[in-house]
Amino acid sequence: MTKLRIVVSGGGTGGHIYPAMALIQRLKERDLVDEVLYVGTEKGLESKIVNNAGIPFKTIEIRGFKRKLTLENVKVMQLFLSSVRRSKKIIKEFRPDVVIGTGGYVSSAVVYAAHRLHIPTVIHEQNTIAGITNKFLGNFVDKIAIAFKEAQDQFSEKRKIVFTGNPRAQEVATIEVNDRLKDFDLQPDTPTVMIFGGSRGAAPINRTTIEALEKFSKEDYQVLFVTGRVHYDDVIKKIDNLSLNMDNISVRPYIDDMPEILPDISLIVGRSGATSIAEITALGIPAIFIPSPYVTHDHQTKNALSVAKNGAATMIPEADLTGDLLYSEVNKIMSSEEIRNKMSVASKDIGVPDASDRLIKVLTGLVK
Ligand SMILES: CC(=O)N[C@H]1[C@@H](OP(=O)(O)OP(=O)(O)OC[C@H]2O[C@@H](n3ccc(=O)[nH]c3=O)[C@H](O)[C@@H]2O)O[C@H](CO)[C@@H](O)[C@@H]1O
Repeated sequence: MTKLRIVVSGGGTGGHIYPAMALIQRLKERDLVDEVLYVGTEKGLESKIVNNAGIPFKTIEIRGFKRKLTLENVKVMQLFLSSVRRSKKIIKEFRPDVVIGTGGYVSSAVVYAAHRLHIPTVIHEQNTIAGITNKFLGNFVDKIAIAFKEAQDQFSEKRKIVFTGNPRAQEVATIEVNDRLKDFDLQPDTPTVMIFGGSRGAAPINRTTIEALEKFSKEDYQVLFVTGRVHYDDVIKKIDNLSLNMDNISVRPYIDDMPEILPDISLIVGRSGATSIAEITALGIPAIFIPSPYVTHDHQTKNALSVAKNGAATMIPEADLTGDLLYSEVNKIMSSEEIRNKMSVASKDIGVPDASDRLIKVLTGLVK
């Protein structure tokens, strides 16, 4: 197979960036890359993640449109047009065989510019409900890769759609279990619940977890509580005031190497971001989802329902969330290995552990 020159763009939150990184990693593992260039924004999370991984990174300046009609959108439109010009320049210099966007507004300019330059283009939509960027780009690109069957309804040109799953699924599925719990001051062989609110943390999940901590501290399972970087100091202060025995509880701001710790986790409690779901189902980890009500078209509820409908997860609407409910839902699953096993089988059933290879097939299929 010929080696690809590929431009990748996706940004804003981990949910758009990690799938792009997983795809790049798999292309490299299979020796299918001639050269790769990631285009993102300086301010987005991607600038840290991509630079840390040592992948060539170029930036454009762009902002998201406001949903309401405001004057600010005029400025956003100007920035979009100038970032399309800058993207065209970057693309002409790099001469990619194919360009892929994984969502977030930065990818709108990059993928649109590639389309205008007649370079094959692909978007990857992680969610059940497409983001505004991918809805726009769906009209121009050659292929639309989706990770939930439900996303088909979101695009008018059905012939472009290919179900691939989310590359992050393949990344996590290939990691061996390797006793990472010790690094979090937890016992390696004790069942462990991980609680986290997506890549940026979620204040309502943190608040109710703190409320439930006293009860968790008396259980024979462990809790790994990941707060999100911006919430960490505040959470630690509140927990210190409780003076609990924290032997079976570990609190961290963020996990940098999530794929390595996931195989050691018996239950996940968290948001139903699409990339988390791909990881969880690739490994068959039982989950309790608390969808974020603050996202476009309530897409996290739809994501969660898609997993919950076959018994792989349960769901707590954020409006119902209390410390007591959180504790009792976790306890129900953690006190029964049988329930966990059933959920695990149902979860694996919908996982797509070869998602990167499926997406690579789409990319290589477009290159002459
Ligand atoms: C608030 C918001 O707009 N959320 C959206 C965002 O989610 P967001 O980026 O929060 O969520 P996802 O669940 O999709 O992905 C989170 C990613 O961050 C990783 N992670 C998380 C915490 C941590 O400590 N360490 C770590 O590495 C997870 O393993 C996962 O790879 O993009 C997703 C698209 O994919 C959407 O479905 C979400 O609705």
